[in-house]
Amino acid sequence: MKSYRDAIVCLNSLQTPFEVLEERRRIGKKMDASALTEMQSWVERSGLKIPDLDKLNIIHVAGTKGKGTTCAFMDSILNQHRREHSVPKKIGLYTSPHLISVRDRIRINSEPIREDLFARYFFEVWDALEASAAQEGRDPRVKPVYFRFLTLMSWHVFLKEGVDAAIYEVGVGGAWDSTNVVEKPVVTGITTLGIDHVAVLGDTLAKISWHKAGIFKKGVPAFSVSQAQEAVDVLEERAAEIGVNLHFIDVDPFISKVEVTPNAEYQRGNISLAIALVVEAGKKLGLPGLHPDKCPEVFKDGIENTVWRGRCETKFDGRRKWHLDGAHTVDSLKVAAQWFARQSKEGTFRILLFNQQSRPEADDLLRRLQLELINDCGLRFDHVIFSTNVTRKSTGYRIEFENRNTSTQAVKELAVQKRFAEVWAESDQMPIIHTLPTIQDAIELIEELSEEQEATDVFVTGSIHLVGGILALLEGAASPATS
Ligand SMILES: Nc1ncnc2c1ncn2[C@@H]1O[C@H](COP(=O)(O)OP(=O)(O)OP(=O)(O)O)[C@@H](O)[C@H]1O
Ligand SMILES: [Mg+2]
Ligand SMILES: [Mg+2]
Repeated sequence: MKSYRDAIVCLNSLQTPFEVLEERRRIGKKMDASALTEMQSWVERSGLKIPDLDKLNIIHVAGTKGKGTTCAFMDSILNQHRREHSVPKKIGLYTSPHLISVRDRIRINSEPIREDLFARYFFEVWDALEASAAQEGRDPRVKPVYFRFLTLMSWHVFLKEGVDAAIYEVGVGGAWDSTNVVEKPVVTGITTLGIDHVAVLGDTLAKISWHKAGIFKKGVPAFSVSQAQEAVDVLEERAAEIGVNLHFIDVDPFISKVEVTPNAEYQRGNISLAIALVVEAGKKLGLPGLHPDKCPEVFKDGIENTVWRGRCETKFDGRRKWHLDGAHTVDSLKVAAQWFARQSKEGTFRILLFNQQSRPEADDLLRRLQLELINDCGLRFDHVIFSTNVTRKSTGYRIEFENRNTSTQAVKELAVQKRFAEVWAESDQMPIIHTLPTIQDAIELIEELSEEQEATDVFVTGSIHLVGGILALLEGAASPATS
């Protein structure tokens, strides 16, 4: 029997190496429709038919920010309904990226799938693809890349486990994302749109919105939050082209009856969208009573008990308060900075830990974060640390954190971190700045620096991988075998 660890080793081999990504960036290769046709063939080669996916009653969500959060709210509401009314029986949740374990990405009834199940389904799909390659005379080593493989596997898991409602977060974009091979979702949703992934999606809000609206399906209702006019125009145009009833929703009046965490406007948008999508999905699932007016307690408990870790998460370790948010776009870093500023009291010893290893615009993101924290929020930091996302000093990456998309050379030389140190010092010479090779080094330094301090606030942001690494080490997350 192959183990979960074996599965992760094989899965990691499907990551696109840094050199290949570099070459694509160099020649300016964008995503195109062939990504979707390719994914359709993988579905068939794995032994499924595309219309099989319709049995999952998929709620499909695209957007620049808030996808995972909105999906988590829906998952929590649906599971609350399941606990109280026994329907839907099984709820699938597919999100990305993962915070601590790859299994976080594929959940049933809110629980990440077990290691043994993961290994079993992983190799079922893996072997089916190899068998089909042998049959068709293709090279069996050619497989779908990391994210596509996991998407494919999620469908196998959910179909075999008898999931009757599934929530799907898009990976990148929408139109040509691997999750978009689904033909008949029950409803689609677009969260807040902004500028991100410009290399693959384009550099204007209009171009980006075009991709996101690619998840619209003829006759399937769509919902979105209020958006910039440029985005609204494109979404409306695409909705008309595809034949979709698109609704831009306001903050749901029900929100006034629930505690919103964090108490910020964007979160009210995420929750309102989650409510609209769940209500619409409920109609298709034969659950017309699934409405905040009819079962307010289901919605209130569902919303208030939602756990979406690594986003505006606070953790006290007995001595210091860790404020963790994996934001890595201009808008979300602003949101994260404002959240931290609300949390951190005057006179507290403050440490910032930041990394952003892969984005070309990382320096600019750091500048914008600094501006927000120092100028707009008026905060001062005693120490600023830039570390890589490598987990441990001796053993390197924890196996589920292995990342082949970034330059090993740059990581070894701390090239990005040294640049960040310069960027920060350009306009703020107050703090002591450190550059460190691993997350373990960062934690040890933070512990040492704050040992004598009465109250310490540590703000960790810029990368979900950094936040996940911190949480895994602080919590001694169980790892497969010796990772
Ligand atoms: N509607 C929003 N507008 C702006 N920022 C948001 C919004 N929702 C969440 N955020 C911020 O963005 C961060 C990421 O949130 P979330 O995981 O929901 O986004 P995502 O769309 O799944 O992102 P990713 O591209 O990482 O998958 C959160 O930590 C939060 O600070
Ligand atoms: Mg993203
Ligand atoms: Mg996400």
